Amino acid sequence: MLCSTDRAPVYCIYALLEPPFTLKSDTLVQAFQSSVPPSVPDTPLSIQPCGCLLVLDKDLARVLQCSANAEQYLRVAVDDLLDHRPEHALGKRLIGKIRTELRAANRLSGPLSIQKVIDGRKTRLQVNAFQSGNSVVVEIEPITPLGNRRLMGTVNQWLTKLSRAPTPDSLIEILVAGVRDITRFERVLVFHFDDEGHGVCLAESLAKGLSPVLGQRFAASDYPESQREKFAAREVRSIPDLGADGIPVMSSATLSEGVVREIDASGTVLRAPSRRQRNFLDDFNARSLLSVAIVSQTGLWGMVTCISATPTPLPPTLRDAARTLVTMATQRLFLLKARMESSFLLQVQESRDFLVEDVKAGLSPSDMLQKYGSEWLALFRAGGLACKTKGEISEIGLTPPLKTVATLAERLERRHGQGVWLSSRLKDDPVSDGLDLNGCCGMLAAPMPGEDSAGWLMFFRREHDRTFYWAGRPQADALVSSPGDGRDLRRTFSIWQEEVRGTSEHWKPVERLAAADLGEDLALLASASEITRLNEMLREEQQALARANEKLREAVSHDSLTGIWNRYRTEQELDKELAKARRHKLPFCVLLLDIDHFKQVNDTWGHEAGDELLRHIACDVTGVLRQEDHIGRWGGEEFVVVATGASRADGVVLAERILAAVAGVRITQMPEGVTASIGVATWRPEDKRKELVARADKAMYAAKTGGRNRIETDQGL
Ligand SMILES: Nc1nc2c(ncn2[C@@H]2O[C@H](COP(=O)(O)OP(=O)(O)OP(=O)(O)O)[C@@H](O)[C@H]2O)c(=O)[nH]1
Repeated sequence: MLCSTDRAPVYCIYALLEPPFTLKSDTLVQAFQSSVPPSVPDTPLSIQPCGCLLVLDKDLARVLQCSANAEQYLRVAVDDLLDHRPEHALGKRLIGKIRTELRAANRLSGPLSIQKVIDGRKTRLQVNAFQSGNSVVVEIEPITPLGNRRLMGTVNQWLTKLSRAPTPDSLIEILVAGVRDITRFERVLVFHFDDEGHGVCLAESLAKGLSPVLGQRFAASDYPESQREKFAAREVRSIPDLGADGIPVMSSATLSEGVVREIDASGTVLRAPSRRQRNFLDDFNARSLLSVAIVSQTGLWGMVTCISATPTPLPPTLRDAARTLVTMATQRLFLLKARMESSFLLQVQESRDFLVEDVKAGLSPSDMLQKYGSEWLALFRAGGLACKTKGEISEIGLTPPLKTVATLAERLERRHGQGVWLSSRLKDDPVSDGLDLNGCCGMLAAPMPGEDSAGWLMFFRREHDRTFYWAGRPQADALVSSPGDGRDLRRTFSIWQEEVRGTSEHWKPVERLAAADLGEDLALLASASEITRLNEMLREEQQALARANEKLREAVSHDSLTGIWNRYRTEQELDKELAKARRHKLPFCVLLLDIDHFKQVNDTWGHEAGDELLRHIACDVTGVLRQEDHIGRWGGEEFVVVATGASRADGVVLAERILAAVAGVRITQMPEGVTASIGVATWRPEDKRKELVARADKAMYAAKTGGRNRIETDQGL
């Protein structure tokens, strides 16, 4: 992780930077800012004494301005340079080359060189040129010999190391070491700007005895976007010796009338530091600086900044070598980061692959959260995760209360519609108005598109740690330079606290992509599980319906007290039996059984005992019937038995078995048993149900009147 270097509170910057880095104010920030000059050039323009500068007209036909030290390098007096053709100082060939290159681009593709005899010694000069408005600026610097330093070999060694760096962290560690080895600055740092422009020192190489500033942060307000853009465009700023006197740049008008013509010198490497920059570096107690921008496709990612408390001569070859390292490291850095992103996506993809299996298994999004939640939290570097589907909310880790999650989902649905929504300052967004966020500062919400309403998969992040490093130290305010001390008004640390408090770590574009995919997968899962749930419900309803039908059937044909056939069903059976008997000439009997003195049972032992007795009699009489015979409750304490294929004699035998069964029935409430009277009617071919039952009834009454507990038949009736 690139931003894993947070260590000590930022106020330590002051404490740690003892001499030679004695800070007078919030100057670390300002010192780095100093590498970007103000947009309005200081007048009169002056350059650092490590080279000379010419300003030509756009056709390269006339020298409009030159630095006062031009003669020292070009061996031509300033008077003979100004308003003359430049060829006699720079040579026809060189001017021709510059002209050709500047026709195609604003700036030379790389430095050119010429040779001059300076102080009796042949000296090579490096020439850079670029267009600035209506003129062309030419910078000339001596290429000082490096003695016995073997620069190419050293650069190659560092390039090889950079090319082998396995991670962004190790890469920038190598970079600071390499740049320091080449430039010999006392301290080399890599700063990175986050999405909001806040900076953090990610790597540092420093001379023995110096205190580190690794992990320290500074506020975006100290490095405004406009300045970052400019720096990204210019890339390199070099100030080998802050204390060196500036060399004025003059024109013939300056010489004769003292008029200074302004040119935009912001692109020159040689330009002298502005007063403001001097103040900044002075604050830092630094005498020299080199900054090289690390530029990504989207702008300034960070910078490599070298500082020393002593003048650090930096011949153009060394400056270019440092720049080469930074360029190479920049390429590799973004390659490694791209690799990390694709490996992140791969891990999310793997997790998604498992989901397919789980869809088949019918797991719900909430099951999924339980199963994969922690893995997803780690992948997305989030503290909590909630999943809101149509019917339910599930959550894992640190999330706002479920009620808040539900409201957030509703508001996102209404206001935001489809697509991923994210914020690292959730409390400042209207979507969270009046809600209890439970300390969650960042939210990445991916829709889970469904048929009628979308669900939401929401990752939550708590406050970014950096707040704790920088903020919460009110005394830090005292260290900030106060307005009116001759410098620009700086933001105070308390304002910085405001800016970071309640902010979570930013969501990366790749996390946004992955969350969108995950949301879609979970939506699929939610609908699959919804289908499973509906099917399940349907199956349960079908079963309930079947059970209800069964009950209804029972209710229609069975007696609710005894569970045997009711009168309606018994009549149906009788009709069937009559039809069968008519067709096959098969006789059968109907036995009508009435319990004797049943009223007394109720009266003596209670109605419930009467019910109990009826249930037992029905059960025990059923027990003495053949398989093909049936018993039904005719009403009250009357039962009808249909005895298939039975003659009168068979019917009587059966009736006796039944009487014995009735007599044997005992229930707990009643010490003694009961008797019954049975009338037996035998089928006759002309019989309809009514006649047959009527005869059985008459026979039963005959049994009653004959003394009860007996059997009578319909013979003779
Ligand atoms: N506990 C109970 N009693 C019932 C039920 N159906 C009818 N009875 C009672 O059965 C009694 C029948 O009485 P009666 O018709 O006078 O005849 P009995 O007392 O059995 O006398 P005999 O039939 O003449 O021997 C009535 O008191 C009814 O209330 C029932 O489902 N449960």
